[in-house]
Amino acid sequence: MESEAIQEDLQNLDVELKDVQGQISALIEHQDRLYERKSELKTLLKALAASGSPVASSGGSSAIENWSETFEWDSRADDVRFNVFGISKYRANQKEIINAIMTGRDVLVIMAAGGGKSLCYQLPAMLRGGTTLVVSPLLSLIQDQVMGLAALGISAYMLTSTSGKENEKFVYKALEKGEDDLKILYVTPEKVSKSKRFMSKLEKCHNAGRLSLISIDEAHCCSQWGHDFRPDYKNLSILKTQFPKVPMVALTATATQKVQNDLIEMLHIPKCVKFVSSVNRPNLFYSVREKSAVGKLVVDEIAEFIRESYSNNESGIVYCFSRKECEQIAGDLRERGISADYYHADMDANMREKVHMRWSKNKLQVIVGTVAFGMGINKPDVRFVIHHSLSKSMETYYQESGRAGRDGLPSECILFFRSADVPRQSSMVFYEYSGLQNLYDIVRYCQSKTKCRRSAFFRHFGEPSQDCNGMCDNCALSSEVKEVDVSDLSKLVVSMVQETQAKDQRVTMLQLGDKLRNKHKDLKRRISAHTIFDKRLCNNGTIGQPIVARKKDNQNGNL
Ligand SMILES: Nc1ncnc2c1ncn2[C@@H]1O[C@H](COP(=O)(O)OP(=O)(O)OP(=O)(O)O)[C@@H](O)[C@H]1O
Repeated sequence: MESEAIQEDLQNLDVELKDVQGQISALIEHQDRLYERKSELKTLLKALAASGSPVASSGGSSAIENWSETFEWDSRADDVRFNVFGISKYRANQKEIINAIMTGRDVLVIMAAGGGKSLCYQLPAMLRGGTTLVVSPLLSLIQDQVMGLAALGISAYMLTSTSGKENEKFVYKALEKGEDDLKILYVTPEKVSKSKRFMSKLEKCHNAGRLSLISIDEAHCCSQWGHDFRPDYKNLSILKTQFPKVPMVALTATATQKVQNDLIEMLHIPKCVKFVSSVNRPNLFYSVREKSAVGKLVVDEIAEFIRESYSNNESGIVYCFSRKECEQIAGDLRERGISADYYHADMDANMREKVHMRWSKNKLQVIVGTVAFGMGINKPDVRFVIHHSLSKSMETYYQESGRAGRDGLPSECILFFRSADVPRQSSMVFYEYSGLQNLYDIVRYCQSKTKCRRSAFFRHFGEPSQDCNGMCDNCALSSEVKEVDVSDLSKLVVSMVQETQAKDQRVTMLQLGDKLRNKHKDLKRRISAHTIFDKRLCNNGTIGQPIVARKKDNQNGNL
């Protein structure tokens, strides 16, 4: 055989081997997904078998137990609700959750932001006597809660890394001796996992029959599948192991089925009653805007939106990808007459606190933050949340945008999307569990020009769809979508990528675009026929999106 022919054979074999390798990777990925699903179903089956009843879902308790019926503590509960908390009537699921806790059951609560989760454990804490332990992830959250409860005349304390000696002494004595009134004690998860002294005092409190309830706030932090995993939350299983008879309530605003299963397993509460409220936030208007490649134009658009829609200093948040971007955009907004300041993890705690306080007291209209501006934001009247860049997942976006409108009044969530932002995020999430899969979910959300934005959340959280009532851009504005066949162009791109790979070269999206244009003159002719495609290919490096023309250009929808 001639050497040329051998070379050719070798090359062909290489191509075939690469193809086989591709198929193997795809199969392994598929196998992983099947294993994952299998373990999800097994956990669910275990939980069902253990509770002996179907798991309660949207709006209620299990089929057998009726948590809405009359209980002996009803009138006492009504009295405390009204006279201590000043709340005239329960919101959806609150009464049922309180009843389940009062009967001594472990409970898992999934209730949207602003739904009223705190009352669900604070009211039983008042009714049950003894001390309720609350584990909460953030100092600021704990401080807010303790201050709020103190204002209501409830004896609430906290033990955190910042607690003074006197406070610590009081709490330990109250736990050990039970002489002083200690109704609700807030701690960070580190206290449980790292302080032997604290755990020994808690044990004494329990042995004296005074530990009446354990509440795990922001419980999604237990799960690596959740969006805010905290390693110390993993060790909270010790609470159920040491105090198996004390009821535990775990609360979170969001948890997919996978996260719920994980929580139940990690906190050792297989027989818990589950209350899952809808993720729907009917007062939020969701929209996605095309983000210009010119940074200045994006800020112009944001500033104009704020000026026109919220001229009375109504509060808002602008989320950015990086710290540098936060500082830049806060400055740009100020230049355009908007009262804005930045917030990110690189600032010292005092500075962050100052900015947060100014914003909370309406002395600053807009906080421009990274994801560090997250849990612990309790401001109820945030009227708009703007994402200058896309979030890393649907769950993160739901949480971040959900900081708008906790008071139930109409509010807006706008995401500025351009394909060029995707690679920035993908390099960040690459090593996270299902990181890329999660990212592509939100990219699909952004790219959709016709599907209801709200229904994307329902799908993501495995909930039946509900009416959007025109509260998203795709439902409110009729779009005319023109489908364009880009198969030939796609094939061209794939062959270019394969060629690059075969030669073991590295190219950026932008270089690939240039290469394509140079190599295939014909492509240019087609590209110029599709200007939008051209713009995306050149500026953003992504290909093949449908070209869309809006009939009506009212980006603010009907709010
Ligand atoms: N039944 C009720 N009626 C009126 N207001 C209520 C009721 N229950 C709770 N609230 C109020 O709703 C607001 C939000 O409650 P809470 O802070 O408990 O929400 P949450 O579910 O913990 O939200 P997040 O997940 O965002 O922290 C609070 O101001 C609270 O006082």
